[in-house]
Amino acid sequence: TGHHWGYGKEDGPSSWYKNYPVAEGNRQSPIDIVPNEASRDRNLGPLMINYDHCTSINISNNGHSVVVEFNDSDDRSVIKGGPLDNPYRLKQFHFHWGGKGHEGSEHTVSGKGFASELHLVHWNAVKYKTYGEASTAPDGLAVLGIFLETGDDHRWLHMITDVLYTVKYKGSITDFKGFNPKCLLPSSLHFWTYLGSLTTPPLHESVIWIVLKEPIEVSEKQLGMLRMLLFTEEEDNQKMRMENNFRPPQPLKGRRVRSSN
Ligand SMILES: NS(=O)(=O)c1ccc(S(=O)(=O)c2ccccc2)s1
Ligand SMILES: [Zn+2]
Repeated sequence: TGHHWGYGKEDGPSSWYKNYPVAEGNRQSPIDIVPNEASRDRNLGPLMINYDHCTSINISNNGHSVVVEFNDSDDRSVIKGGPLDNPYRLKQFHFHWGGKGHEGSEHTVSGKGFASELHLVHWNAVKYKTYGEASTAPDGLAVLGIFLETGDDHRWLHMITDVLYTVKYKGSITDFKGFNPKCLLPSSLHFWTYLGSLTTPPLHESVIWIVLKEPIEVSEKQLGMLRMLLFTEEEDNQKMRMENNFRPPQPLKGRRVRSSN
C-alpha cells in the first residue's frame, strides 16, 4: 500500500521525488520565511479560530509523527478569516521535531529553525465532500503552523506528553477524548501565509499555510518525551527513536508570502 518513505538516509526527504515527483513542484512546503520580504496585505482579515466545541477522539503513532484526530462531521471546530474564503474544519494535529539539542521545525524564519513545529490540519468542507477529496484540491486544506521553542514547561502540553508512552510504537492508537487544542495557541494570532503543500508524501499541493509568528514555549523535558516515541513497530527488533521527522525548506519558486496586519 503506497510507497515506503521516512526520514532516514535512504528513504528521507532527498529521495521522496522518486516515488512522489510533485516533490519538485512549484508550491512545495515548508519554506524559509523572510519577514521583511513578506508583503502586508490590507484585505487579509484577522484569523478566527473557533475550537470551543472541540472533540478529540484518539492519539496515534503513524510511524512518522504522533497524531491527535478530531471529529470533523460538522463545523464544531473551524478556522476562518485570514486568507481563507471558507471555514475549514479541524481534522488532526501532529508535530515535527529534531534530535537532542537540534532544531526540528519545518518552516524557518530568516534561516532560523525552532525546536519543533505543531501542525493543525483543517479541510474545506464547504467546497469538498470529503477530507480525501479536499486533500488533492489547490484550496482543499489549511494547515496552521505553530513554532515550539524551548523554555518553561507548557502547562497543557503535559496532557499529551503524559500519554505518549501508550503510543510508543508505530501503529499504536489510544482513546484521547476531550482535548481542546485552543490551549496550545500562542497569545498573538499574527501570521504569515502562502500557498504550499503537505510536507510529507503524498506532498499534495493543496495547502493554504498559515504560520503563526509567535512561538509557544515548551520545556526541554517535554520535547524529550516526543523523542521517546519510535518510528518502528512493537514486533520490530530494531528500535528506531522518532526524531528529526522534518522536511527542510523548499524553493520559493516566485511565491509571495503575505503577512497579517
Ligand atoms: N505536515 S503536513 O501538515 O503538511 C501533513 C502531511 C500529511 C498530512 S495528513 O496525514 O493529514 C494527509 C492529508 C491528506 C492526504 C494524506 C495525508 S498533514
Ligand atoms: Zn506536519
